[in-house]
This record gives sequence, C-alpha cells and structure tokens, in this order.
Amino acid sequence: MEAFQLLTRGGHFNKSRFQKDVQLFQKTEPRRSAPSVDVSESAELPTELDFFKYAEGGAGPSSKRKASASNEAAKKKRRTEEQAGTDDEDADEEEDVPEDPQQPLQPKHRVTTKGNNAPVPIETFDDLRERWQPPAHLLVNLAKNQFSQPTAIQSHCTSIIMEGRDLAAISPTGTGKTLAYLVPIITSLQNPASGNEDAGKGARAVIVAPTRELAQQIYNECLKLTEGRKWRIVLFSKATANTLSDKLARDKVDIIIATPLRLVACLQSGNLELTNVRHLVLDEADRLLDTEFHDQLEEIIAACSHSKVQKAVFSATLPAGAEQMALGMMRDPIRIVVGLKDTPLPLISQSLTYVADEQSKLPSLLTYLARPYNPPVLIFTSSQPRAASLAEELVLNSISHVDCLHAGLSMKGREDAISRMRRGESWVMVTTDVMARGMDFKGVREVINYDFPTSVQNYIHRIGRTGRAGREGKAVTYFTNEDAPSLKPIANVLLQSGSSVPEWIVKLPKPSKMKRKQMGKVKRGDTVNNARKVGRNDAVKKRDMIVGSKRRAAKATAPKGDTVATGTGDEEK
Ligand SMILES: Nc1ncnc2c1ncn2[C@@H]1O[C@H](COP(=O)(O)OP(=O)(O)OP(=O)(O)O)[C@@H](O)[C@H]1O
Repeated sequence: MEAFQLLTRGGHFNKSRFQKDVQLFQKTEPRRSAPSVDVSESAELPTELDFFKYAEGGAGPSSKRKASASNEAAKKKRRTEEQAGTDDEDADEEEDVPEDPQQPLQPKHRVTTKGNNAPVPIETFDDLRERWQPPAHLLVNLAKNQFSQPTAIQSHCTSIIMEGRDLAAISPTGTGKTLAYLVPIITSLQNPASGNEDAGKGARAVIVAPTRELAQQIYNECLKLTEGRKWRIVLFSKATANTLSDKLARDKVDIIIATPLRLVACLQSGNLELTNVRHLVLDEADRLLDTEFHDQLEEIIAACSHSKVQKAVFSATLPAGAEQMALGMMRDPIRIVVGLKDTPLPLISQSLTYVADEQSKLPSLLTYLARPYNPPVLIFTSSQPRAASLAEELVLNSISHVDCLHAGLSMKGREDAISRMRRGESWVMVTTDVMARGMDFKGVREVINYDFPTSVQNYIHRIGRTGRAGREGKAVTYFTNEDAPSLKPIANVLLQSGSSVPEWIVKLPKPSKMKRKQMGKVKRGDTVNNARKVGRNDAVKKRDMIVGSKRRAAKATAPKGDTVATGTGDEEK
C-alpha cells in the first residue's frame, strides 16, 4: 500500500534528514563537450582554462578589480587619444608634421596626415562642386543614393586625388573608402585639365581588388555614381577579355575594375594596354601586396606607364612592410590615417568565447543560434570544406535559412549566394575569408569567427563586415586551447577599440616571433563534426565490404578460366 501511494501520489522526502545522500545526487554530470565561456564578460580565469600555464597571476576578486581597471584604462586611453589626436604607433612619424589648422574638425574620427603640402580637404560635396566642377550627374547620383556628406576619408582623399597626388589611405572598415576614390576619379576623368583630353585612347583608370565579389561590388558602386551618363566601365571577366581583343572597343573604355589574375592574363595575351591609365587604385592594398599577388601586381604597375599616372592604395589595415612597399612605388605621396591604425571602430562590440576544443565549437554555435540573434549572421571558417561542412551541420540541426559561400563554388553559385544575402534571404551565411575583405552587406549585425582568425589584419577585416556606415555590430570569436598562443594580439585589438578583455588574457606574455608566424596555422579537419565523419567512414567500409563479397561470389560461380573484373569500389561506382 505504501509503495502504491508513493508511485501514484508521490511521497515526502526529508532532505535535511538524508542530506549526505542528497549531496551525492547534486554532483554535476560530466558534459559530453566542454561548455563555451564568454570570457569578455568574466575577468576571472575560468578553472577550465588552467592549461594556460603561462597566464601569470591569480584570478581572485582583486584581480577582477584590476581587470576592469585595466580595461577602463584602455578605454580611457583610447578616448584620450581620439580627443588629443595622438597615435602611439605613429607618434614618431608625425613629429615633424604640424597640425594643419585649415583642416576641418572630423566629428567622429581624428585624421592624421603625413606628406608635403597636403591639400585642404572638402567639407561637403558642395565644396567639390565649387573647387573642381564635377559632372552634374555625379552630384545628382550622390544625393539620390543618400550620400549627403562626405565621410572623413572621403573629405581628405577627394582633394588629395583631385590635386594629382599619390596616396596611401588607411581608414577603418565600413567608412566609405570606395567612394573616397570613385568620386574624385569620376570628377577628374571628366575634367579637361586632368584627363579628359586622353578619352578614347584606352582605359584611364584601373581599380584592382583581390576577389571577384569585391570587384563586382566596386563595379556596382561605380554604376550608381555614373548613372545617366555614358561611361564605359568594364568589370573584367573572361567574356569582357574577349570583347576587349577588339582595339576599337577597348579604346573606348574609361574605367577597368578587375582582379589581378584576370588583368594580367589579358595583358599577357596582348589584348590590353594600360599606357593611357591616369589612376591606378589598389583596393585592399595589403592583401594585393601579399606574396600571392606580388608578381601580378608588379606587372600591372609596370604596364601603367603614363608619365602622369597617379597611384593610390586603400585599406583598413596596412602593416609596415606593405606600407613601405606601397609608398616605395609612389612619387611624393601623402599618407592618411583615419582613427587609430589597425583598430576597428568601437561601434563593433567584440567578445572572445572559450570553446576548449574543435569538437565543442558546433554545440556552442548551436546553443548560440538557439537563442535570439540578429540575422543575418556571418560565420567565418578557415577552409572551403569546413564552410560546406558547417553549413550542412546547421541545416541538419534545423537552423533556418542557412547559406554557404566559398571560392570552391561555381561563379553562378557564388553570385547567387551574394544575391540571396543582399535580398535578406540568408539568415546564417557560412563562409571563408573570400568574404572577409571589402564586402558590404549593410544589414550584417553579427559576425562569428568559428575558426580563429589567421592574423590581426584578418580579424579586423572579418569583424568589419558588421558595424558599417555608422551602424552598430557584434563580433564573437571562438578560441580553443590550440589557438591560445595567438590570443594575445587579438585581445590587444579588443582593448584598443574599447571592448573588454579579462585580466588573465591581458597578462599573457607577448607571443614570440615564431609563435606569431604560426598564427592561423592550426590544422583543422575538413569536417566540423567528427561523429559524422565516423558515420561516413563506416559507410565507406560497408560499401567496400559489399563490393568485396560480390567479387568473391562472382569468382566462386565463374567457370574456371574466366577472368573476373577486379578493382576498387570507386571504379565500380
Ligand atoms: N558619404 C556617405 N554617406 C553615407 N553612407 C556612405 C557614404 N559613403 C559610403 N557610404 C556607405 O558606407 C558603406 C561602407 O562603404 P565602403 O564599402 O566603401 O567601406 P570601406 O571603408 O571600403 O570598407 P572595407 O574596409 O570593409 O572595404 C557602404 O554601404 C556605403 O554605401
């Protein structure tokens, strides 16, 4: 009877009487995968992270206070620098450059200029009209696209390019660098004093970008600004390269927008001359000046042989080596930096999330996506197979509107994915670094670095896909035990741009040169879910067994002397 009562109506269990037994049951279950820890919120070193033996100092309550103090100090330092216009990294270089009293105050970002006789920047697009008489349709198109005021980089670059000066421009992601060169180029090509007389003798401006997607985006911006007027703007592809084999057709071209490979292929085939080029722009210059593109860039630069060719490089990041290379190919250049070099805008709230190991990333991401988030989210992985694998996993886990874009897709596949993203049909876009630079999707509110970035620059460009054109954004970066040696430089970027970092990360020693070189070289599998890989391996084994047993059966029944086909399962498929 007592047992029946217990089973049907339940019984009272005296917890205080059986306290010891209760404690036994209160022990937490071991977890299948390590939990993720958003370390930006917590100043203490989580116990799971004790493997960072080199994290100096304890993580008691006092260190918590210190952590917030150091974060606060970093924020304060940044505020002071922004107000006073000092830049640690650039301080030495700037010493002999007096502040130009004629420069208008930039409302949001300080601007540092280096070089002889930097021209006075424009304050409004009306200034552009008064000083250089741009084509009327350009001003109409600016207004039509709600570009009412130039951004800081546009104010400065417009007058620098209009005055015929070579230029290295560094400005944070999403601050309008594309228009900073397109507006003055369109103005100057229309202007009799600066290039109009050479019209009809071949391309007068060449804009080079590292990816096809970015070249396409620049082309679209160019079309917006030139609408209503017959400009011949060419986005280089195999098809246009064929059209340009006709000299009459190519002489009419005004502006070429291309990736280095396509351009060089056309130059080498003898179907293109760049001798009439007045403006050569390298967008994402540090990427273009990388070893991968180096030879092609040299060829393009050599082909732009006009005595008055003006060179300009643009990027949100320009490491010292790339900057030296860029300035080395210029005449009396002006270097301009908006904000702090290699620092994202504080509009992007950044955080680091500890995920222990590769296998814990997927559960962490699924937990993240199970909570309310702001679509579209851009998720960066380190390789094409990983991007495809992660997208597949998300779909299998019922995440809605998942999309994938990487360079391994067909051209049509890539274009379609970009269009879906622009139409707002993709809520979760899984991608690779092909999307890390330059791509402008205004609506991207969150970026997740599923795989740790390969360098500080890579980090800045990836997270710069959000927080564009004055909007706020959020960036989350997963890190595993293996990423530990690369954590410090990224944490410094967070601090520099006003996001908080716990004390134990701040205290990590600066990685050695060798460790820095190894950044981004962590080996990761092609699939993001090993369990599924095991499933696949089993399937392959099963298939091979069936093939083997069929072969044996065929051999047994075959009349003596007949040969039986042998081979691997793949061949039989
Ligand atoms: N003057 C302006 N007024 C308002 N919006 C602008 C202005 N100039 C550019 N924008 C918008 O700002 C966004 C970012 O511009 P853009 O892509 O040129 O940035 P970027 O600095 O080149 O970024 P990245 O470093 O990522 O390449 C775009 O959506 C663009 O339309």
